[in-house]
Amino acid sequence: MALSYGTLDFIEGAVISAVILLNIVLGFVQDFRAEKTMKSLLSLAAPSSHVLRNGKIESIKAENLVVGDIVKLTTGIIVPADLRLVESANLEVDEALLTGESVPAAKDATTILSGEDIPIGDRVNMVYSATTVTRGRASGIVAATGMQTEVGKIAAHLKDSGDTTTGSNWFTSFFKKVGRGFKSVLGLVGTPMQVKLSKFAILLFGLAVLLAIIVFSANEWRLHNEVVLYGICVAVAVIPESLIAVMTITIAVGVKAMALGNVVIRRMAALEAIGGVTNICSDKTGTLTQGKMVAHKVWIPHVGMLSVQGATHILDPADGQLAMDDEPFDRLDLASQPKCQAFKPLLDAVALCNFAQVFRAKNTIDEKVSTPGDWTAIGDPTEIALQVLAMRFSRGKETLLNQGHLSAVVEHQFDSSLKRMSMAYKHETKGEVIVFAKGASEAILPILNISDKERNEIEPVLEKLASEGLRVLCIATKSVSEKQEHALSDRAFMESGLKLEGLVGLYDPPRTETLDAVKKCHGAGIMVHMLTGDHLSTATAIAQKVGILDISTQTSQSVMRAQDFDALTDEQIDSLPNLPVVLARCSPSTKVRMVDALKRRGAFSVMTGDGVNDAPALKRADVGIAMGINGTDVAKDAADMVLTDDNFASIVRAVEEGRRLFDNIQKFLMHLLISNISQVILLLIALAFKDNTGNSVFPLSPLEILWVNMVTSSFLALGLGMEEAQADIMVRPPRDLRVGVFTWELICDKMLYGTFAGVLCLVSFIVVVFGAGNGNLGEDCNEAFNETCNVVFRARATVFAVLSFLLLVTAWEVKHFSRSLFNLDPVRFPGRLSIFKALTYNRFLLWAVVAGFVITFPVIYIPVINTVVFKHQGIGWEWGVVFGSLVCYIALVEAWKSIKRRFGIWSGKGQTFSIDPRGSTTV
Ligand SMILES: Nc1ncnc2c1ncn2[C@@H]1O[C@H](COP(=O)(O)OP(=O)(O)OP(=O)(O)O)[C@@H](O)[C@H]1O
Ligand SMILES: [K+]
Repeated sequence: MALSYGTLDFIEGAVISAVILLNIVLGFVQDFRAEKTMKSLLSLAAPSSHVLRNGKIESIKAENLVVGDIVKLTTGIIVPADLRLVESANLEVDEALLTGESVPAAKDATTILSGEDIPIGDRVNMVYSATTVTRGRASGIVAATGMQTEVGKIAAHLKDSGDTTTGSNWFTSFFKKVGRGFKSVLGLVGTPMQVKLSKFAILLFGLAVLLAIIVFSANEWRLHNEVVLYGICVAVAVIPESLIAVMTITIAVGVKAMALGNVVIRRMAALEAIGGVTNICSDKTGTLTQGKMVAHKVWIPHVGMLSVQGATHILDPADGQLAMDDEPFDRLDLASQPKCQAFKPLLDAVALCNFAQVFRAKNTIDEKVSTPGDWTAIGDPTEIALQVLAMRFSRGKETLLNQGHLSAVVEHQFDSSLKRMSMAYKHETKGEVIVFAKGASEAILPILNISDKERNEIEPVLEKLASEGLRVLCIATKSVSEKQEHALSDRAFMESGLKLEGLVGLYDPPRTETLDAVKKCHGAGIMVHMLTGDHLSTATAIAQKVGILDISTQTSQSVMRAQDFDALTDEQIDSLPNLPVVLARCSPSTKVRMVDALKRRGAFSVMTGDGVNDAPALKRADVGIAMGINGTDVAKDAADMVLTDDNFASIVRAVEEGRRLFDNIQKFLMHLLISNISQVILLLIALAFKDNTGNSVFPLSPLEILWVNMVTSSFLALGLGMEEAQADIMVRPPRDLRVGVFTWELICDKMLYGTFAGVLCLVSFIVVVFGAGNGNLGEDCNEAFNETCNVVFRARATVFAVLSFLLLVTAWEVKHFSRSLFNLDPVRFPGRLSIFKALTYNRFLLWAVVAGFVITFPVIYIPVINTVVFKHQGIGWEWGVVFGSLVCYIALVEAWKSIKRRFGIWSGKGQTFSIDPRGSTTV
């Protein structure tokens, strides 16, 4: 500090510089570490690809691919490297990134290109890194990775041209860079809340300058060192030094906690939004349910109903008992029972029109001995269940294909808007081509070649199965002559004039956690909607099981078919009293309409998705969440968060974490602001205390101010950022995301508490100086100690202790904005001594408070340090004043909190918690 001179001033200057420097360095280090954690967490969400290595499919991150690897591609995947296709089926790739072509390009592995300068868009046997597969499947050999890929080359090119900008270009880019650097120093980049807080910090900076000017004016601009230093210290009191650092750290800790709870954040802004959502729109399969389907019922027209009971190992074809129309049934009998021959076409269809693989992995102990291991499966749960069904009768796909006379010729993939798929196989000896199709009833019934009478027979069976919560698939076949094979590439032709072979009812049990998670949402004022591709009755049955639908309050509009919803105009949707809770047979476009409808109602929504077509809805939603296991890369890329376990309960935990994070940001903000306001009040009013020479006598010395702001406060704020969730975090309505952190409650409380604290400090100063010390303000007591400064130095130590202690208890008081400090958390910590448990729970905060308390004594009592550096001295009876102020402060804060509770103001609403001896609480 250039302002300080002489030995004593040198010490003071050195200490001030050290404290400021330490704060800056700590802030930077923490900030840096937080950034690093965040980066490493983000990379968790990076896509991985399925690669064939050592005869096994392995999941490998794109950066670990090497030239020569064989990569499997399916719909929705972002191509991880440049690949030469070896095999493909109906492959279409969106190459807009490379070619600018907006229509997906068809690709084909079998095409051989000759010629050298073929443009990228025409290289149909290659796919390129970073493009997306919009349809079909394929596998390909890695031809180039990283910077060698076509996108890599473009990226390199862009980078080069960036460096070689010249002249005026260089000038503007320089300014842009400086501008960006400046913005990031000021914290004007980041999430909306970060930007808001940074702007707020800048505002306080302006205020600080203004206050410094006031201080100088009060001293009539006689600017000797001490006045300047005091001005600076008042400014330091106002500027929230630790705000940005604490904010970053708190967010990083939150992101980490969410990752542990299986939610990976991809866009930071979502972290703030998730805590305030009012509606969650969730997929059903795999999210609310386990996504582990079992074929429960099989119905064959004119034959009867086969049921599978008690299958616990759903992948094991030998598990469970079979019954035919309630008569036990032996699977081996299929061949011997003539009636059961009727099952064959259906079983063949489900086995062959299917991409799932169900197999028994080998446990290889050493190279010679291998024992059969656990059943495993790869593929879509629906298809896995169907494959297992066929395998129960030893008619799995592998077995059938190994017989040698069937070969796949045409396939039309499953499409979630069409809701059906079909595959054709050529029978080598019979010279015919058999078409197998399967899909939702609405998708198959219209393409069947049956009479109305037969249709009427099917309907009730369908309805019955669906109302049991089963997903019903219709299985149909037809055979055409070899001559017609080429015509099958026309999907409409292939999927027409089919014969119904039967219905299969698949059961997908709800996840055990779902019911509680849904209840929690309802308690927290969050509506849960189920948007499913399933049939209305299936969806309704499951929705009732998981508590999304309450039979007693259900209205005709709570359950809707997407078709009916889509038929409504926006105005009609807006005039519905409530949006539907269950949307059945939902297509991706319905999801978008739902998100928009919610937006128009002022709601903040979570939307989940997994498919390629879900991307628009995920982008539109306030928080788009993609499935980590079953989601496509495209969906993950569009999402704000990725669920690594696809579990609905994890979304609810993320909401809870989001709320906690927001609460904590409010808490440390509250603490910082209370500390600021109290100091401003104290320091400005105290300018009126003038000594004999007409100079203002400072109630706190510059170093005391720095100490309180940079040592005591910072750690408390950091501790508050790490607070545990409040007991009522999920029993109160969502906060309004439009308001943000600066709620009226926060503004009002900080004003009030800040005033209490400031006035109590002032009163303590007055009591010591004018009560006991006869108003003796001495001479030159701002500069250094002399005999006349006895009273002032004692008063300063008193004010210092009062301010420190008040800030320490404030840290505990703001643990909850309306609950009493003495009854913070009766749910987690019941009983009389609950306060101790509640206060020791957050270890960091506890130690911050204890350390803040203990360190006050050496600061006041260590000789030389106290008089020379801090400009105060040891006190005695004044401790009574300190204690009195503390009691007064707690009483005032508690009184205001109890007013909030009594009159239900802000967070006080519904806070008539009382401790119940049985441990339960009324909220
Ligand atoms: N592999 C498949 N082959 C044929 N039809 C299928 C297949 N998978 C699903 N279906 C049918 O399409 C309907 C919708 O499936 P879709 O995949 O769109 O829903 P989902 O995403 O699995 O379910 P949710 O939306 O509840 O998560 C299913 O109810 C089923 O009748
Ligand atoms: K401050």
